[in-house]
Amino acid sequence: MTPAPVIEFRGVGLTYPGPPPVPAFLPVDLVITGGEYVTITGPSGSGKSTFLNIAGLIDAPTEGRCLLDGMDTTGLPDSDRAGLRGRRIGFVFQSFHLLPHRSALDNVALAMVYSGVPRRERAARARDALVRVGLGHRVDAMPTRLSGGERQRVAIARALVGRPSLLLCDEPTGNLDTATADSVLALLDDLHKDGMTLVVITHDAAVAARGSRALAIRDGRLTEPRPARDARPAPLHTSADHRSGA
Ligand SMILES: Nc1ncnc2c1ncn2[C@@H]1O[C@H](COP(=O)(O)OP(=O)(O)OP(=O)(O)O)[C@@H](O)[C@H]1O
Repeated sequence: MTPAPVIEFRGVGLTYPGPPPVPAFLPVDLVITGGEYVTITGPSGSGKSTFLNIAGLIDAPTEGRCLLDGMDTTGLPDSDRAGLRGRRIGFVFQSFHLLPHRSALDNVALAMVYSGVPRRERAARARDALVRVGLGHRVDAMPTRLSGGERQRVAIARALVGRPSLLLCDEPTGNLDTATADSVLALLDDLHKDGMTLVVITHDAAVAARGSRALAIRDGRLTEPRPARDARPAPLHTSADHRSGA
């Protein structure tokens, strides 16, 4: 059975209103199917965060339609978008964003407060998620007593505990030394092998090389470089292309 699309952009673009207006993400068609491990690279200011905010249902695009798990999110009220985001998308950030005075277990369990998981199940699920990321022995540790790599693992456990269909990672190894970064990337590899859909934003070519599909973004234009023999970036179909019949 062909995996179903998790993210589907149909002519999705975003222009910040300004003034002056900033066309931060140019209209594009894109399908990311279940189980893909997509990396996105691009220089500062190229539109990576804008992409992440659209895909993560944080910002609504100013044009096009954005589907998550086949559901059209266009025009949904903010509360519905937040609900979908909470249930279906896990986020991992460069700077971990853990609560410093709560244990690893609490940090993960608190992610379920608004997701409808009964209170009595939260601790067990948080523990399972921490075991999954190799931190079963550190569940009671405070983030200040954890290494950078361990903190990022807690953050990944927190992102996974709601059983999302998509993990969106923004520079997940940006604050880690090379050896620690490698162990976090190995964890992402494992999640990919288990079937998780991953989108990883990075400026690091070595990180980008880990994915199964590499996209690039420059000046708001998302492209999919061709396989090695022809390194020229190929544009993804944009709604403008459709309009011109290209
Ligand atoms: N709220 C906003 N209003 C207007 N312009 C914005 C806004 N947010 C971002 N931009 C502009 O949109 C463009 C894309 O920004 P974005 O933050 O997506 O880039 P990025 O690739 O994530 O950059 P970095 O790697 O530095 O975080 C940039 O030109 C930026 O200045």
